[in-house]
Formats: sequence, structure tokens, C-alpha cells
Amino acid sequence: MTDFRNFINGQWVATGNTFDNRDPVDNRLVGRVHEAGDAEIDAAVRAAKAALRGPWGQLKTQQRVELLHAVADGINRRFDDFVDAEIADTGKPYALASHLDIPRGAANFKIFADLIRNVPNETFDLETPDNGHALNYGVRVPRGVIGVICPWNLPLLLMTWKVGPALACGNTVVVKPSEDTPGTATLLGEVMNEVGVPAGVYNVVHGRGPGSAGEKLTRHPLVDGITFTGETRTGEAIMQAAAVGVRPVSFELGGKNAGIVFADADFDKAVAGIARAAFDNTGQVCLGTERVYVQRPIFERFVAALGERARGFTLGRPKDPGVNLGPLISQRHRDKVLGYYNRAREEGATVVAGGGVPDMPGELAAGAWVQPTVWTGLPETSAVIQQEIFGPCCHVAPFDTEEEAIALANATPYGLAASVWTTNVGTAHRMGRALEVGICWINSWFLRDLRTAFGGSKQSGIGREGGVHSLEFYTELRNVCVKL
Ligand SMILES: NC(=O)c1ccc[n+]([C@@H]2O[C@H](COP(=O)([O-])OP(=O)(O)OC[C@H]3O[C@@H](n4cnc5c(N)ncnc54)[C@H](O)[C@@H]3O)[C@@H](O)[C@H]2O)c1
Ligand SMILES: N/C(=C\C=C\C=O)C(=O)O
Repeated sequence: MTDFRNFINGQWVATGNTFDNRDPVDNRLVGRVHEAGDAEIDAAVRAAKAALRGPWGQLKTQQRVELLHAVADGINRRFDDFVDAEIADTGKPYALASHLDIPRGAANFKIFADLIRNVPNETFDLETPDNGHALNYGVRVPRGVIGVICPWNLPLLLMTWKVGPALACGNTVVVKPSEDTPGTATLLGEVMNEVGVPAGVYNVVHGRGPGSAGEKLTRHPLVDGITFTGETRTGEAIMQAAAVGVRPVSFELGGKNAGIVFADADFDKAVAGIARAAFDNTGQVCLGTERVYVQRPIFERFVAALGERARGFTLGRPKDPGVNLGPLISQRHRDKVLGYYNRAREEGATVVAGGGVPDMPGELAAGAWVQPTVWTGLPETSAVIQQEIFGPCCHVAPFDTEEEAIALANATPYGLAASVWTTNVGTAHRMGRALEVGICWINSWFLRDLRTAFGGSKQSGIGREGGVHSLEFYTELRNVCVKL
């Protein structure tokens, strides 16, 4: 049984108020999470505030850069511990946690440490009315205490995608991991102490959202900015809390992403790419594809091939040989996804593959398992096509023209990501510009260059993070004008 305690000012803080942490593979009780109350939230925010004026705030940029590289090295040194913590919380296959989640945890510190060492400042030479000059130059300063609120699908990746740039820019953070995945954020506290990050720079408070640690953190008056990754409707609630005191927000929200396959696509690569986008991480990736549009000449062949992929997964324990698909994060989320599975059937969908619950052996039967699922035949107005399900499922529909594909893909209040599969270079670039999304992949999916702008359009987010774009939220840019 693991005790997930809060990490405040470099110390481990238990509270009398705990809730269960269960392994989604078999629903076993594996830990207790210590919920932070008002006192713990206040202590964490005040520790972060004080750290800005302590040794951390005095560090030279190069010292901060070296410390962040030490954090990344610390994650890699304890690689197996992080993998074990991540799969204990999520049940995801070992291959996924060890090839995506944990490596990106270290990379998210390194990329921003290197950025902050090399980023130039802006200057302008002004010719003044008195035939003189003035020198204008930009000065970037840390924003202050950043509240970091994280989801459960890629816990370490998504938390460090925010903590990396926040610390690189000289801020301090109070992290509220998802109640479902306390493990890796807690373990990172050990690494912060091991490598000598000053107390109060990185703090972790556990709990839920409304009425709990999440909401309390967003409402604390000493929090200077809030970066959040999660559902769009949660973003709406956090934005209301941030409005008090006029705090800036950076949001990565929900999506209902389209995958568009043209008849001229490399067929096998398109099938493989859409299968990854629909089923990876058991469909629990915000960038994932739940709406697939296939040009009519190859529609039937593509549907059959995707159905084969859906039936070809090996479900089981994260470290069992050959396992390449895990459970959903929780029984509660499983009920949500199965609700959509039932709704699709009730609305008359053709179930090409899956559509229910797999027969799992022994104690695994108690886990949050669902079948990878492919549907066709539903109208575009169906809830299954309009609403984010966040499970291993997708609906496939045919289209004829490029204009029709664009209209279908853009007919959603979301605008996070899309993938387009075509060998026609003109089609690729026209689609890339026409799709109303923050990220459009051509003949690829979830291929990440951490220097690029990452974020969602419409109701999928506010702001862009990645490379220099992260500076906009994690620093404040001031201008100094010197009359010469
Ligand atoms: N755009 C992206 O990059 C991205 C990445 C991953 C996940 N997501 C989205 O996240 C969702 C799945 O994650 P989830 O179920 O954890 O999301 P969620 O919104 O339910 O919860 C996310 C976090 O917010 C906290 N929270 C909930 N209500 C809150 C409130 N009122 N105030 C403060 N904190 C609150 C939760 O405790 C949790 O830590 C999906 O919609 C997915 O699309 C988006
Ligand atoms: N933010 C990122 C991924 C988001 C994945 C959503 O589930 C990233 O790759 O930086």
C-alpha cells in the first residue's frame, strides 16, 4: 500500500483525509492519497512565493539551466521507478510508459533548459524627434507562482510539459495532479530534493477538483497564473476562478479530432496511423482520433482493415509479454465510455469491431476494460461523433471531395488536432491550412517537435506552449526605453 503525501516546501505532508488509489488493471486498492485542505494549499502557495525571493530567485540563468538538466538526469536515473509508478496508476502497457511517458518527462526539462540559455531578447533603435536616438529593449521576468493542474492520461508527460518551462523561466509551481494518478508527480518531489532544487520551488498538493485541492488552488490569491490540461468544461470553471485577481491562464483542453484519408494515401501507413491515433493509450489521448473520414473509393477496404487492427490487440497486465493495450483509467471513466458504446448501438451504428467489454481472465475481470471499437453508419449529428468519448473507439464515414472533408472535419466546437493521409502535396498543404485546429499532422500522428507551437483552437484551448511560445505565459515581457 503506497501513501501518496503532499510535497510542500521540500517536506512530505500527510493529512487526516485520504482517498483510495486503485489499479485500473484489476481494481485492486494499491494506495492512499492524502487530500490537501485549505491549510496545505495555503502552505504550498506561500512556500512557492517565498522561494521566488530565496536562493532560487537569486540563481543565475546558467545555474538554473544546470539544475533543470540535473532534474532530467534524476528522472532518467530512476527511470524504472517512474515507469512502475506510472503503470501502477494507469495500467498502460510497459512499452508505452517506457517509450513515451517517462522519456518525455526528462525531455520536457531539457528542451526548456536549453531554450532559456539561448533565447534572445528584443531591442529597437528609435530615432527621436530631437534627431537623437532611444534604445528600447525587452526584459523577461518570471510570472511568479504558477498553479499547474493536470489530467490522468499522460500524467508525467503533461505535468512536466508545464513544470519544465515554468521552472526554466524562473517561476515556482504548485502542482495538483489528477486524483486518479498521484504517483509520478509525487515521485518527482523526491528527485527535486535529490538534485538540490531549493525547497518551495516544486510543490505537490493532492485532491480532486470542485470543492477540493484543484479549485482551492485556482482560487488562492497568491497564485499568479494557472496552466491547466483537461476537459473543456473544467477549463470554463477554472477560467472563472482565475478571473478573480485577473490571473492569466494557459489551457490545453478537449478535442474531437478528425483523421482524413484520401484515396491516394499510402494505404497501409494510413491504416497503421489511424489505428495508433484511435487506440493508443486505450484512446485516452487528447490528440487522438475519434472521427475518421475516408475517401469513397477506398472506404470499404479501409473500414475492413481498421476493424482487423481493432481486433488484433492483446489486452492484459502492463508487463505481460505482448500486451499492447491497457484498461481505461477508472471504473467511472469505463462507465462513461460504455455509455457511448450503448448509445452508438441504439442509434443504429454498424459495429465493425468491438462495441463492448472483453472477457478478461481471473482478477482482471474487475479491471476497467473495454473492447477497441470501430463504428460506421451513424449520422454526423450523433453524440458519438459530436462529443469527446476519450476511449479506444472511432467512427468511420465516407467523403468524396476535399471541400466535403474540410467541412466535415471542421464541424465541431473543438479544434485541437487532425491528421491527413495523402500523397498529393497540394492536397496536404491545402488541408493543413484549411483545418481549424492547433496541430495538423500530414501522413503522421503525434510526431512531436517540442520547439513548435502546441495548443488548441476554438474550445480546445487558450494559448500556445512549446519552444519560445512558452515564454509568453511563463514570463512577463517588460520594455525599457533609454534616451541616448
Ligand atoms: N489539450 C490537451 O493537450 C489535453 C491533454 C490531455 C488531456 N486533455 C483533456 O483532458 C480530459 C481528460 O482528463 P481529465 O478527465 O483528468 O480532465 P478533468 O478536466 O476532469 O480534470 C483535469 C484536472 O482538473 C482538476 N479539476 C477538475 N475540476 C476542477 C475545478 N473546478 N477546478 C480546478 N481543478 C479542477 C482535476 O482534479 C484534474 O486534476 C479530456 O477532455 C482530454 O481531452 C487535453
Ligand atoms: N501536450 C502534449 C501532448 C498532449 C497529449 C494529450 O493527451 C505534448 O506532446 O506536449
